[in-house]
Amino acid sequence: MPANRLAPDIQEDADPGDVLAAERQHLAVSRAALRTMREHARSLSANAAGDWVSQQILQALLDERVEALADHPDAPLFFGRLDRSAGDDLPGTIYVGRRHIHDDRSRPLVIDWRAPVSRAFYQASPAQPMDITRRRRFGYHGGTLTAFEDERLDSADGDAPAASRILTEEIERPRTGPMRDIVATIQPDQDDIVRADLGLTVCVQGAPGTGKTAVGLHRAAYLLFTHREKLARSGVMIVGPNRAFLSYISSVLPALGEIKVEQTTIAGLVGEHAAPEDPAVAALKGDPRMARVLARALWLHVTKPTEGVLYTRGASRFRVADHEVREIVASLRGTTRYGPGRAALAQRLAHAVLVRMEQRGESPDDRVQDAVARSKPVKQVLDAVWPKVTPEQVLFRLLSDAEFLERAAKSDLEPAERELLTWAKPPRSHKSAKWTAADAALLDELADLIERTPSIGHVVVDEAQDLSPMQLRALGRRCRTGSATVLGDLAQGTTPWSTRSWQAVLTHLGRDSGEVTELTLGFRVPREVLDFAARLLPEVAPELAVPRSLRPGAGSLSVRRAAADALPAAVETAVREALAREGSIGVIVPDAAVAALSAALGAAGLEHGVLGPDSTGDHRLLVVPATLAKGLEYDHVIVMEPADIVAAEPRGLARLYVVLTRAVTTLTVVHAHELPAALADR
Ligand SMILES: Nc1ncnc2c1ncn2[C@@H]1O[C@H](COP(=O)(O)OP(=O)(O)OP(=O)(O)O)[C@@H](O)[C@H]1O
Repeated sequence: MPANRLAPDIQEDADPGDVLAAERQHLAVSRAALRTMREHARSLSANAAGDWVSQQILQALLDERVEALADHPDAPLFFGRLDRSAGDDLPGTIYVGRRHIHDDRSRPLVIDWRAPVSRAFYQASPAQPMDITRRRRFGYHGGTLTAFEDERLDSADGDAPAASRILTEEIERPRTGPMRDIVATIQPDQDDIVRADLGLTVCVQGAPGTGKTAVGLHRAAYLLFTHREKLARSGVMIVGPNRAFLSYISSVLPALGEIKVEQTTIAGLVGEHAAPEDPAVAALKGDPRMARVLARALWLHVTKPTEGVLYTRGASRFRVADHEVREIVASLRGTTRYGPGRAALAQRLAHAVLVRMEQRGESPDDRVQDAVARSKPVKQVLDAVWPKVTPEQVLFRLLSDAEFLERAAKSDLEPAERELLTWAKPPRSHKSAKWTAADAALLDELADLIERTPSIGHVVVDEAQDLSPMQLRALGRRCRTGSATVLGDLAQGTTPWSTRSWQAVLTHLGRDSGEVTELTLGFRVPREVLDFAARLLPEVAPELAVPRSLRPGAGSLSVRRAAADALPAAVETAVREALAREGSIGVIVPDAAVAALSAALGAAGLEHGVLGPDSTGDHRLLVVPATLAKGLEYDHVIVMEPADIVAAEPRGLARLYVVLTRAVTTLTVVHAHELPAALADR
């Protein structure tokens, strides 16, 4: 094989069977090379590192490398091939795959999909061939290469870009188990988002199933590849709506060779507090005005000094007058965070004492200054003027002391709002307080006002429309550099504080200049089902365009009415029909009906799991509470009693829109009560 041609020699006019055989051979060679790379990584010893700690670190890195080089039997090593005419020093033919694979002379057999040269696989078109003469896509069954499909881009013989069968089949492949990667079929507009610059805040509005989550995960993988060193230090984090969702997406990044990405929820980030709360109070606590109220509440703890410092050493007494202490405090107030401000005050008071010592001819050094800063007289002034406080103490005082709240709120909150915020029955102390999810964001804000929150290299936020301004601020301070990917759908907002505008989201994140991109083509939901669900849009998000689906899916929708007492039986029938077909089944029901329906299915001998906030949901048949369905998908979705789903919460129609858009192949709606008006007139 010549050096610039690391591909099998295939004649232009070869028989397709021979081409397939040659490509399979290249796959076998690549597999063997990957095994060798892995064995090599395994043979490396951490002993070369000098000390024990470095050895442990090196060993962990080597283990990671070995793990990243694992060959997943079901994931093809390459899915595309490009024949290039670029005339650069890269090979004329490249194979695009999940990771880089080289032979024993370091020549590339497969090139990582994230490498710049691979971009043409996703973006080249007859109009813009990007120096590609031919793009080949490969079809797989498990790990076996079964088909290929060529597209000429030099277009001498005028190939029209026909719909790719391999692409269609990949999109139509039934879903089982957790989400899988889409590297083989990323679309050009998705690829633009995946490869956007690290420094940008990219915000994506997308209808259900347009691939927002998939794009966010692939973007994380792309950034880690492209800015490996920088992000290895500063980290990448994915923030999703709940643990069930995280478990659903958990295998995508490892399949792409990225095993070091933290995946968490907003609660995982700001604190897992979850005491129940009136939605109106929660919404008010999520309001951005709370940021000003909290800042004032914290700084109200700094009071005007009434006494100076009297420091005694042996027979000598050194006095710093109260007016001087006042000047020092005034000069520090508002110029630093609260915690460093307190530390600085101690040092400045100590310095003032040292100046007195010098005036008396002494020459104290830094150690003396530190000792004075820690001394009792300085600490007494410190505790009186700039006391040490925790976020919990401040919030406790704010929510339990109406007079303090009034001082902190000034004109930011109306009297009625202050009343709403104040605890009717305050707990005895901050230690016994039962904090809510909304409180968690307030505590996080206070913690940052006290000590700076460390920032992360890149943050991907999914279902961002559901976050309150205060939660968005919590995220914004974790990506101060502005490197973030913000994903969501305004129509799927179900929290009391769900946003109506991406501009507002960006502002709360602290980014006024982020880009908002829209994904409009649905890959999940069949057209018939999406059109049905979209009838709710004029009510839930009239400003949004009606989503389009790539998938026709004729016969995918069935709406069935049953008598109230026959409802479980009707669900059972739908379940049995779905079980006769291929793929996963989600029975999405009002939260209050989960236990009863699960019991009914059990009594009917239908083995199933029940999705919980922390469960992995690895049964083929799952009962899913409506409030946990967000972000998930099932081949066959059975929705029970939409009217009850709508009635269960203030933004119930948006919840129903989420629920109706989870289906990949079929949606069966089973109801006894009237359907919401928009769905009823068919
Ligand atoms: N380019 C693609 N090729 C193949 N499948 C794709 C592509 N883009 C998205 N998909 C698939 O479409 C489905 C929906 O994707 P995803 O969950 O990322 O959408 P979403 O926009 O986050 O949806 P939702 O808003 O409903 O949560 C997934 O199964 C995903 O793998």
